[in-house]
Amino acid sequence: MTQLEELLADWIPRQRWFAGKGAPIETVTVQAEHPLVCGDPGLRVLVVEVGQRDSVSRYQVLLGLRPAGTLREELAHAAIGVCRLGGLSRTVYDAAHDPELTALLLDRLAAADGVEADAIGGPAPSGTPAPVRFRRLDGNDVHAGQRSLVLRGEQSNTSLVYGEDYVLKSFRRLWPGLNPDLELTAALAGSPYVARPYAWIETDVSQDGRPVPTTLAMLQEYMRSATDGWVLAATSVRDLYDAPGLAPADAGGDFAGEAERLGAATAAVHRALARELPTDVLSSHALRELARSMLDRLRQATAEVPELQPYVGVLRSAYEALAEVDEPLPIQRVHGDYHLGQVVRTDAGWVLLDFEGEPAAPVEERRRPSSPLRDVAGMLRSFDYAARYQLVGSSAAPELAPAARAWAQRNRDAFSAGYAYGGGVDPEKHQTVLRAFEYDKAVYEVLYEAHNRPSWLRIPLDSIAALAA
Ligand SMILES: Nc1ncnc2c1ncn2[C@@H]1O[C@H](COP(=O)(O)OP(=O)(O)O)[C@@H](O)[C@H]1O
Ligand SMILES: O=P(O)(O)O[C@H]1O[C@H](CO)[C@@H](O[C@H]2O[C@H](CO)[C@@H](O)[C@H](O)[C@H]2O)[C@H](O)[C@H]1O
Repeated sequence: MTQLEELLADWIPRQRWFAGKGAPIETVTVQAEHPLVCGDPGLRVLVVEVGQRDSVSRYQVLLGLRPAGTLREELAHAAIGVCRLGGLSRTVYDAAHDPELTALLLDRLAAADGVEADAIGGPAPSGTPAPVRFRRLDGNDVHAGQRSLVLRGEQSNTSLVYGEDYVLKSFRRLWPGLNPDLELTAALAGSPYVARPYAWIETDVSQDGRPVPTTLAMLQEYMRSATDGWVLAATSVRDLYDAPGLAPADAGGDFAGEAERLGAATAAVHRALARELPTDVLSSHALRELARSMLDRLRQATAEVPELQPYVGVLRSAYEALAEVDEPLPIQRVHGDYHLGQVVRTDAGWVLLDFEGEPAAPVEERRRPSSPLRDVAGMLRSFDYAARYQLVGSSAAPELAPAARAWAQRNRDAFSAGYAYGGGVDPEKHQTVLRAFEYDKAVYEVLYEAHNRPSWLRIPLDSIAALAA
């Protein structure tokens, strides 16, 4: 490994967005290095391959460079290290945190020629395509010259907010090809339930020796009046816990009205996705395959988290019941990783974000049509999370557990009612399918928490225990 690769091997596993936390890093290779600014400070886009056990994954790093020892104090937290590059000793750092450098990304997007939406996912422009291409959707002017701030919070990617207008979401884990977040956001452009897409950045990533145009980042409208759905739900739960003995409807801060509106917004987005993108019906063979993939996930999770063992029988029966469903199961493009942190409430209503699907799954899998009930199940799980997470490690957990259950039930019911009322299928009438998706999501969460937030592992484990009771 080069000196830079050694530094990256030490830095990458400490990043929130690193998806391979379950196993040590064995190799780090800079697969591509594209200079965007040559000078001081310098800016490069790196595509970095990380080898772990028998898997290799790719990540994007926006690398800032300054002469060694000149990194300003406020950027110290972004430092990756000091190494020799081009014969000079340089401090290299995560340029996402340096507004002097990130301003250039917005400027380049603003200056790009407008293209039609069908250029998204299409081949690179003819001629000699630039290694990093800045592309703007026609009719969407972008105002340059704004400084960015990194959005804080639990993120699988890194989002920069420019002024009060735009969010540039820089995808960290790269899968060759079109990122589903850009694809679906663009397909839904004009919907009141998504943030308007403006532009994107792409590069060619080599796959089997072929260059594949690959999304690096997406620029979309910043919903400035937005409050995160998770934060709103958590506040409602807190209000309930502060009002011992009261029912969720009477405690103040009741969330059920919002949950119902969220259900209706979700149904509207599903209907729009079904209009804009291909739909199908799952064959009985494909249904069995789906059940088998759930079982595979369960096996993997049980091997890593043996506490799942007592529930394997119940979970397996739910997947077997799914495999036996004998009614046609309509499928279409869906969100794929739907939860309260993926929706924001603006003064006009709910807006859905982050159509990337499960961050750790291969992109072909994430782009595959699925049942919209999968998203419904994801959000139902999220109500359970919101109700339970404040009890983790709390001595008041035993007294508050009934209130947690009541809050989750009330909001799950309201969401499902809103979903049916908003034109989606009635979740109540598809319990076998819904239950299998919900179990599968909970098993996914067991793995997710084991790798990312071990102190929250009890949340999905307790939910599985309750579901299986
Ligand atoms: N366009 C936007 N407007 C307002 N807030 C946003 C926007 N995009 C993202 N956010 C905020 O950032 C958080 C993380 O964004 P998300 O797209 O889900 O990133 P990730 O894929 O990294 O998890 C969201 O929960 C939301 O609070
Ligand atoms: O938002 P991401 O695309 O990064 O999704 C991943 O991280 C989520 C946590 O940030 C995780 O969601 C789980 O925790 C949420 C609370 O933090 C909860 O609302 C969700 O229901 C629960 O699944 C998500 O699963 C993961 O893919």
